Amino acid sequence: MIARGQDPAPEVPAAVLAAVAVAVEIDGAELLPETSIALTPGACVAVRGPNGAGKTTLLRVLAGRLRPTAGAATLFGRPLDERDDAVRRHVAAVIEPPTLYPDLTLRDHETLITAAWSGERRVDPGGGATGADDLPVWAGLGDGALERFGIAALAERFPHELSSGQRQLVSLAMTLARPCSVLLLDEPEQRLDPDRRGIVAEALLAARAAGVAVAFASHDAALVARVADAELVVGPAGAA
Ligand SMILES: Nc1ncnc2c1ncn2[C@@H]1O[C@H](COP(=O)(O)OP(=O)(O)OP(=O)(O)O)[C@@H](O)[C@H]1O
Repeated sequence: MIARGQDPAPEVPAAVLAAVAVAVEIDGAELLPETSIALTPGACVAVRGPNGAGKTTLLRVLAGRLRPTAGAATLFGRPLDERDDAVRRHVAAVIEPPTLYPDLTLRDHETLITAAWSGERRVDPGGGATGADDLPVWAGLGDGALERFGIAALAERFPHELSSGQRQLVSLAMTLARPCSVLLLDEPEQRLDPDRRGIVAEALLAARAAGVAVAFASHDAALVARVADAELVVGPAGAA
């Protein structure tokens, strides 16, 4: 029988990065209860949950930095492994405390990042699916990163000459300076005032608009409402 008048099923974009029933347990302690997540191009998932729920642990699994003790994570359909060049090229993350070079100014940091990734930069940033062997979907902010994060006036300073909030802005700016297809951030709002949180929101929306799949853990409901289009609550059943 031929169905009449039916619209074709909407096309569901393939996940760039996915984790199915991942869980992490160390020496009998549960760091992450069973959790599943799929990140698609241009979408943004906010990872929510109380302190200690497992948000950072999930992001570490998604970045390939921590092997789950159950379940599996994949990047472009292949098992996620930090040693895989596709992870290095496509996944940008700020999860651990930022590592900045003590003897380099902020401008030096920006120059270094831009030079390191110049071979990966697309001429036509944005849009479209990619595969593990393709260039990242987004060129990143490049040498406009300091400006975009409102810290160009600090360009000649060294990391020890910054406040903790300014250091947070630098680490976010440097991560968004590089090309990527996936962006993973752990509480990007940390130590930032409301205006600076707005700058972060704009930068994440720009990445999304270019086709980057974004996931970030956050305790900031306003940031989540502005940037994310889905929420994933991690933690024991019933925690929120
Ligand atoms: N190395 C470790 N060994 C044992 N337990 C750990 C270890 N690291 C973290 N944990 C525990 O794992 C759980 C999840 O930690 P995680 O940092 O992922 O939580 P979170 O949701 O990011 O918390 P927060 O909102 O406070 O940042 C916590 O209960 C924590 O105490």
